[in-house]
Amino acid sequence: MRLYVDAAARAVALEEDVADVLGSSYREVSVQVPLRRDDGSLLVAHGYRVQHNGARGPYKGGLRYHPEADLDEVRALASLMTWKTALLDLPFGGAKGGLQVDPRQLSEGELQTLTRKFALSLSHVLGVYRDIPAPDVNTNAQVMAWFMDAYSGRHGYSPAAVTGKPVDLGGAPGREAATGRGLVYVLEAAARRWSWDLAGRRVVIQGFGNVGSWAARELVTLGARIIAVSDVGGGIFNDNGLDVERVVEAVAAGGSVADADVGYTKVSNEELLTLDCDILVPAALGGCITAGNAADIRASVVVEGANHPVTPAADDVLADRGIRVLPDILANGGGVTGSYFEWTQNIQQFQWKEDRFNAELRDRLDRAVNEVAAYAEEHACTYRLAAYSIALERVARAVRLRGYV
Ligand SMILES: NC(=O)C1=CN([C@@H]2O[C@H](COP(=O)(O)OP(=O)(O)OC[C@H]3O[C@@H](n4cnc5c(N)ncnc54)[C@H](O)[C@@H]3O)[C@@H](O)[C@H]2O)C=CC1
Ligand SMILES: O=C(O)CCC(=O)C(=O)O
Repeated sequence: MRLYVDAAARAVALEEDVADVLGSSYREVSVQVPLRRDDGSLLVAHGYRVQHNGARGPYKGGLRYHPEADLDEVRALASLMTWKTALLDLPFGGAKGGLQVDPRQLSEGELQTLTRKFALSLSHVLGVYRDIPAPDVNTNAQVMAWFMDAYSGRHGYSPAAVTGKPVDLGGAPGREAATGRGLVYVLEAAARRWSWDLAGRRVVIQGFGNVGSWAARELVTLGARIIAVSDVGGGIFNDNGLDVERVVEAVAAGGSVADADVGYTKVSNEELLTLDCDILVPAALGGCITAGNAADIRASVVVEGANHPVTPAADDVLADRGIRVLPDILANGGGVTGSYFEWTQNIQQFQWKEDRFNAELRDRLDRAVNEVAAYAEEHACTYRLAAYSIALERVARAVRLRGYV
């Protein structure tokens, strides 16, 4: 994804010395996390925390548990967080963590032990004003609670050291839904600028975890029709619209969306991406829209719930075809914005009610959309180039002011 940054660096005429600093990570930590499994066997998981740039504030970014979470992926995602926090004008830098494991193969006890060991192996580079993890793929509020508890055992009670926690432990009411709900706030703000009505729009969502499921629920409230969703187990399609709450229930019961057996047509993840629809929301993993399938995408708007779902080659194809893309650093920025609210409230030991949280979230995301849209109009460029350019200029200013170069 370096290509997106390079294009923005050219667009804003980024000075070479700053580009040199931003072209690599500040710190990359690689740890070994051995786990004695319930059956007596030994699992040796490898974990990473990459801190890309902290010029604008403490490092911030999620923790992903996935068998393919390697250093290259975590490094790219850490840099994405630097641009995302800058675009949203949050006082954070960018980081990401990954643990190379499939949590679905672990018992709850194993998951807790592994999480605690991972937290302790990274704790020397983390902290309320140093680096604050949050949930990402295959991690959730419970994992954050164990992580925070392990960290606190070593450093003293530190709820602000981790965000996305359960509400009972200082989590912000609204944070769990914030990425998916925020994605819809971003879409609404963009749609207003395009004089585009969302009611009745046909929506396809890949990934029905935290981001995809909350985006679906929020879109339904606007009168949009969710015609297909998928997860790692496959997808379901119904042109008249899915009953989203039923799908949510099927998944909450431990199944796949493909198990929501109410007469819907089964579709593969590949087929799902090219279904005829108005809005496509990739909300699973990166790299699903490539040069190989971009010409077949039939949506008129792609909203990037996932990080890096569209490869640069595919992005060019979508732009040439006039398909609008709301880029990840804008579209899924509701999550880290919600984390910012949680962090500030933990530091001050108070809590907003969820309606206040949502109103502030909408306000910040509206502002970011309007900045990106205005920049794109002024420079006749894509929203992605506009978003990266704004972010890059902000980070570059901070790098100079901090005296990094
Ligand atoms: N959770 C958050 O606050 C944020 C998440 N994101 C990004 O959103 C995306 C989704 O994250 P979450 O919803 O948190 O994760 P999650 O773990 O809650 O859900 C992931 C979903 O994707 C599905 N999935 C996994 N592999 C798949 C595949 N190969 N094909 C189709 N579906 C697949 C899973 O079955 C699940 O439904 C990721 O790219 C993540 O980095 C971005 C910003 C914040
Ligand atoms: O909430 C956060 O701090 C980070 C969320 C995240 O990892 C992301 O936006 O990709």
